Parts: sequence; structure tokens; C-alpha cells
Amino acid sequence: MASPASLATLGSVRTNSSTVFEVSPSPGAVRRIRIISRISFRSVGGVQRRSRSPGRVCRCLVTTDLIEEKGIPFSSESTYRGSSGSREDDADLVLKPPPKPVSKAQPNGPDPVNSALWSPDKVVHDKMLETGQEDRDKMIESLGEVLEKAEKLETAKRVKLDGKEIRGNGKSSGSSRPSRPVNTSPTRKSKMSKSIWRKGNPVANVQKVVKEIPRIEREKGQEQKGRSPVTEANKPEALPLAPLQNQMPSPSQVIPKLQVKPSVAPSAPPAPPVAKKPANLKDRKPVLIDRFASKKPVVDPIAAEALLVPTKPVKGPAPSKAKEERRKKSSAAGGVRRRLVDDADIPDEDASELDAPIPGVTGARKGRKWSKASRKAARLEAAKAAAPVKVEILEVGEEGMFTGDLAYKLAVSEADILGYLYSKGIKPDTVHTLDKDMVRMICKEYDVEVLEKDPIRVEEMAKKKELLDEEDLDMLEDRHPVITIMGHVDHGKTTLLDYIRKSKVVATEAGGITQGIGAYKVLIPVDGKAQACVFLDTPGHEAFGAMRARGARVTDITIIVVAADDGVRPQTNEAIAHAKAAGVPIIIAINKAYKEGANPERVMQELSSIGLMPEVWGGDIPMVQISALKGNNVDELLETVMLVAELQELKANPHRNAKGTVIEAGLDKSKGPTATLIVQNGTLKRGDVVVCGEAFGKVRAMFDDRGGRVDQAGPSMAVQVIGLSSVPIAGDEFEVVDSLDVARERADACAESLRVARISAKAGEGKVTLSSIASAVSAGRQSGLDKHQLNIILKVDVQVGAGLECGIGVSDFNDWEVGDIIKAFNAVTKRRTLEEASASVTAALVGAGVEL
Ligand SMILES: Nc1nc2c(ncn2[C@@H]2O[C@H](COP(=O)(O)OP(=O)(O)OP(=O)(O)O)[C@@H](O)[C@H]2O)c(=O)[nH]1
Repeated sequence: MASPASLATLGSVRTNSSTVFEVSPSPGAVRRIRIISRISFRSVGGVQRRSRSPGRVCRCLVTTDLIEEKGIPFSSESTYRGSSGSREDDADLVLKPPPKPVSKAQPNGPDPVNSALWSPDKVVHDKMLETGQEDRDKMIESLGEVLEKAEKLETAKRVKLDGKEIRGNGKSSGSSRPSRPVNTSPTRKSKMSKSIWRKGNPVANVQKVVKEIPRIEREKGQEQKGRSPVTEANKPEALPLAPLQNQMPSPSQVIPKLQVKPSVAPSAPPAPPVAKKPANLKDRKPVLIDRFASKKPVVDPIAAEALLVPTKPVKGPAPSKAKEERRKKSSAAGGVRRRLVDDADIPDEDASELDAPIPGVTGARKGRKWSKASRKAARLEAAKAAAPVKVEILEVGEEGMFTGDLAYKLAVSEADILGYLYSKGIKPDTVHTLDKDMVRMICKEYDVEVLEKDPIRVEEMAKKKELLDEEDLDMLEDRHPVITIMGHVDHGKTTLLDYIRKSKVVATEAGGITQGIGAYKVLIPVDGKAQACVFLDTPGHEAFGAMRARGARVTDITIIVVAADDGVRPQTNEAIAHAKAAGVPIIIAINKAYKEGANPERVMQELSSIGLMPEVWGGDIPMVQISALKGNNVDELLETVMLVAELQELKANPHRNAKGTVIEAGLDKSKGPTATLIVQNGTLKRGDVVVCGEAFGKVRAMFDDRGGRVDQAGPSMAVQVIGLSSVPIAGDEFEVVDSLDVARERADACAESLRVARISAKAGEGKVTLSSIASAVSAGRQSGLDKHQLNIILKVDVQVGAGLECGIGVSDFNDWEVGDIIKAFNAVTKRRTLEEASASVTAALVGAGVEL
């Protein structure tokens, strides 16, 4: 309880219920006066009523500083609880004069403060004013705290939602505490932005600041003040915090700057906020605006502008009408590809041609349609090239044709031909060989003209030329026979020749044959006396007909080998034809006669059917059944040969310059151009000047069939010579002349004559050979061949000679027909069947415009 003295010094305040003053009268110490209960500020003791509300509640806290400032001495030990005091005590307290001021006395006049204090009404009034002011401050402060707490809660929620928890808000709040009174008036958004910004989450803050604050400011500025839009730079200062900022400037002035910082772009010109967003967001983190923005395709601004640029309006509806008309026309024509041509001019029968690509128009319309058409055309062209081409004119020889060959030339199947023959009551032979009459009949059915095949150049080549002059008749001497072995493939020609060489040549001459030059000299005992003979080897494949023809031309006797287990075959017939054409005697060697399954009688019958009647059957053709492998009856065969040769009375003039035929030619690395010559008349000496077609030269050396050097070669002798200017052509005739000048002139004349002959004879006859093509091209003649070129690379080792399984003469091709070249190519390569090779190459030639 307060003492009366203390109460007297403090003054009295009457309350309706109790006195709530707690006074500590000790000066200098911290004192506190607390109103802890309901008080009613009424007019007490002449003091003006502060509040007319009897129930007004007011809680205030007054520090002793204020009391000390007022000069009121008090002590904490003296308290007064006046509820139990009497009115007199209260009056005494009021009526008593206040004690003399201790600390601040004013001698010249009354101290306004002290005087006021000493004025009972004024003291109470001032205290009430001070208490009211403090209450307002307290209320403002408490409201600020409440708002700040609410902001913290809201911010925490938002941050949690963003996955970023904001911690330590108390610090920031504390730092901004001085501005709380200011923040009572501004918007919550600005404070939140400030708070978040200061917590180091600039991204979220940036979004809010950029998007919201300027808009709010702008709206407020425009609506309330009616001013022109503020710039971005002065927006922060235009916040509605300004009035209170003047009173509490320091913190509030900093906060708006932090809020506006991300959105401020001082150097940027004023622009709509929408236009500014991408730049700011891009500067920060675009992924927050659009996480997939980086994955989106980048649009070329120029292209986008071009697309967005509106097209100029086209005058009139012409394009659509024309397009519609074209569509109608194309639909009527029935194809997309026909839109590019004038359909009205196209007859119906030519409509199919439009399926092919249109030259020159293809490039005008690119797309799947045209590429598909191109592919279709390519397929058709390929199929056309691969398919057999029906000939218009067919040549047929005396030997007739195979059914397969005729079917290919007529572009039909063999079944069609056989069916036609059966319908006519004709049954072809077992090998399906059609004779000439059958071929004519069939070709007439298919409207193909048939011409008699020229028995030809092969036959002409096979004809034996007369090598003897009138001067030679008085100096003729016997000569060795030249024998050629011919026959079908694998019928045993080489086996027979090998047996003769081993049994006769090797046995009689030491060393045997060391070099094969396509001619072999053999000594055959006849009546106990060895007689020499020369064998020429020729390939049996059909492609080497020309070689066999040349062989037949230079030969005196022809041995035709026929396998008893296979019978007469095509090359058998060909060999027979060549021999007949050359007028050369024919001896039939029925080989493999002792082989199981062999039927020599059937062979004899077949031969007799083609005009070769066996001697045993009363004919004039010697036929010997032998075994080339075992050597059975080979001596009998040789005796027969020599008997026939003896009957021929083979003679020549060895005392004159040599004449003969080139049977083989080639190019040797060390020797240069080489040629195997068989002397048919005269004697060839070393140093002679020879002319071989277009080649000429002095014979520098000669080699016999054993490889030995020889100085001369008489009639029926085969030698290899070196020293020629070029490689001659197998089959060319050679002749010894007096000098090189003469030889040169003869060679040039021969070359020109051959060239002219090839052009006129080959090309004029419609026969296409490499020579005719080359001659036509070189001569520049308009023969229809100068526009085409056929490139064939064929690697061979020799031109013509013995054992030519792997080689044929390149030069021979110059005079060959293309068909024979194809066959030769197939024979050498053996990559595929003859029909396949012929079909493919023929198709290529036909496609190139070459008539075969
Ligand atoms: N059983 C038997 N086989 C033989 C006989 N003669 C040859 N042959 C075999 O028949 C095959 C062909 O013999 P070749 O001598 O190469 O026939 P070719 O006529 O020279 O053949 P080309 O030179 O290609 O024309 C070989 O396997 C020989 O062994 C024979 O009398 N009896």
C-alpha cells in the first residue's frame, strides 16, 4: 500500500472501482505505473473527463522515464491502492500543494512543466494525452506485428508451395520492424514481394514484382491521379507509402527499391509490359516460365514473318477456275501424269504411251508420281532388254538349227515349236535338231523371213587355195601331210593327240615337244619306214569355227573324232562341213569305242545319215574305232591317215620363196611379235623378208615345234618366226618378198584392201563385225553403224593354236560376227550358259541399236 505522502506527491486519480497506480517513490529508479483494471476517466476532483465511456478499457504501460521527465519523484516501495481510501484522503491529496521541484527549478517564472504538474487538472489531462498517444503507438506497433506475422505465414505457405522454404523470417522482419507503421497502409503484395526478395528467392519475387507491382502502380496512377503513365524508373518512388515514408523514412525507402529492382530497366525505352516480360524472364530463368521452351523448335523470325504476312489478294477467280478445268480434264483423261499434256490431242490407242515418263516435262513436276513412272519405265526397259527379241529375217544353213536356238530367235518357247511340229505330224529327232525345211515352215508360221545362210566366209576360208604356180610344176617334190584333228567338245581330240605325241613323237625323237606352237611333227612308221606328218590342233568348241575353217584350209587330211557314247553333235557337223568345203579328205575316229555304254554302230548310222557312209558299209569314208585313252587302234588310224595322204600325192616346190599361212600369232615379252607359220610351198629361210597381211619384217629367227632354232623350213613345216613389225592375224597368208620396201607397200595395200573389203562386204551385207563397226566409224560413213560403239574386253593368251581352251585370237574378232564373239566370250569365261550370255549381250546390242 502506498503511503499518504506518496499519494500526495503523485496526485490523485479517482476510479470507479479501484486505484491501479503502483508508484515507486524512489527517484532515479525504474518505476512503473500500471493500470491493471478497469478505469473510467471521469471528471474527478475538477479534472476534465477524458472519456465519457464508463466502460472503456485501456491498458497502458508507462515507464519511469516519462515520470522522471515530468519531474515526478516516486519510489517503487511506495504504492497506493486507493480503493479503500476515503474521499477525504483523496481530497487531501489533491488539495495539498505539491512539493517543491528538486531537479528543475525555474527562478524567473513558473516552470511550465512543473506548473502543469502542479495543476491538478492539467496534470491529469497531460497524463491522459500522453497515455493516449502511447496507446496509439502501441496499437500501431501491435497491429504492425500482427500484420507482419500474417505476412510471414502467408509467405511461408507460398514458399512451401514453390518448393522453397523460407527460413529465418524473424531476422528480416526484425530488420524491417521500423517500417511497420508504414506498412500498415501499403498493399500486402508489395510487402510480400519485399520479404521474398530479401530471402534470396529472386525468381519468385521477380515474377511478382514484374507482373504485379507495375500494373498496380499504373492502375492507381491512372485512375486516382489521372496522370500519364509513369515510367518504370519512377514507379517505386510512386508507391502509396510515400506519406508515411516522410515520417519514418529509413527502412521504408529501402524496401521499395528492393522490390522494384528486378523490374527496373532504366536504359530500356518505355514499352508495354507484355513486350518486356520475355526479356526479363530470359535474363533470369526462362525455364520457370516455360520449362519446355528450350525443347520447342526455334522459329525463324523471317519465316514466321513471311508466313504471317497476309498474301495479296488476287484479282479475279481465274486460278481456281483454271485449276478446276484442269482437274476435270485430267480426271477425264484418267491419270495424274496426263495432266501435263494436251489430252484432247491424244488418241485412245496412244494413251498407254503416256504411262511412260514424258521427256522434258518430268522436271516440271517433281514428286512421287513421276519417280514412280520413271521406275516403271526403267523396269519395262530392263524387261525389254532381257526379253528375247523376235527377229524379222532369219538365216538358216544346210545343217538346220536347234529347237532352242530357233525358239530364242522367234521369241517363243520350245514347247510352242514342238507343239506346232507335232500338230503337223512331225517329230523332231532326239537332239531336237531342226533341218532347214522345218525351220522354214516354222518361220513361215511366225511371219519370219528365212534366207539361205551364206555358206560363207567360214566355208570360203576353209577352201584350199591354190598355192602352186605354173613355175612350180617342174620342181614339185613330195611333202609331208598336214593333218587336223577336229570334233565335238570332249570327244577326245586332245587325248588322241597326246597319245600320238607320247607314242610316236617322244618315242622317236629325244626331248619330245618342248613348246607347243599348235603344230606337231610326227613320224609314223609306214611299211617299216618312218614318214613324217604334221598335226594341227584345233579347239572343239562351237565358237572356234573360223579357226577350224582356217585349220581345214591349211590341212591335207581331217580326222574327225566322234565319241561313241555321245554320237554326232553340232561341232561334229560343223567340222564335217568345213572339211567338205575345203575339199579335205575325212577320216572318222570313233573314240571311246570300248567305253561302257558306247554304241559305235549308232555313230556310224548318224554319220551315214548326213552323207558320210562308212567304208565297211560300202562307202568312201574310213572309220576307225579307237580308244585315245588306251591307244587301242591308234596305229591303225595313223596308217589309214598315211594311206590317204599317199593317195593324195602331196607335192610342193621347195626351191622357191616360201608361201604359207599364219596359224598362230602373239606378242611375246622377250621376242616381241611372234607368228607360227606353216610353209605350204617353197622354203622359208632366216633373213627372209616376209609380209603377213598388214605385218611385215625380216625373219630374225625361227624355231621348230621343239623350240630349237632352225635356219630354214621346207614345205609342210611349222615354225615360229620373230622379227615382224606387228602381230599378224591368224589365217593371214604370208609370202616372202624381195625387200622391206616391197613388204611395206604390200602391207599397206593389204591393210587398205582389207579395210575397204570389210566396209563394203561386211557392213553392206548387214553383217556386223567389230571390223565393220570400227571401219565404219573410222571412215565416217553413214552406214548406220557409226553411231554405235561396242566395247568388249577379252583377255586371251594366244590367237589360234593347239590347246586353245583358254585363248582365242583377238585379231580374229575383227572379222567375226557379233554372235560368234558372244559365243566365244561365253566359251572363255564359262560363267553362264550360252543362251544366257547370248541373250544378255544380244539384248544389249539391240538396245544400242545394233542389228544382229
Ligand atoms: N573312257 C575313255 N575316255 C576318254 C577317251 N578319250 C578321251 N577320254 C576322256 O574324255 C575326256 C575329254 O577328252 P579330251 O581329249 O579333252 O577331249 P577334247 O575333244 O580334246 O576336248 P576339247 O579340247 O575341249 O575340245 C577326258 O576326260 C578324257 O580322259 C577314251 O578313249 N575312253
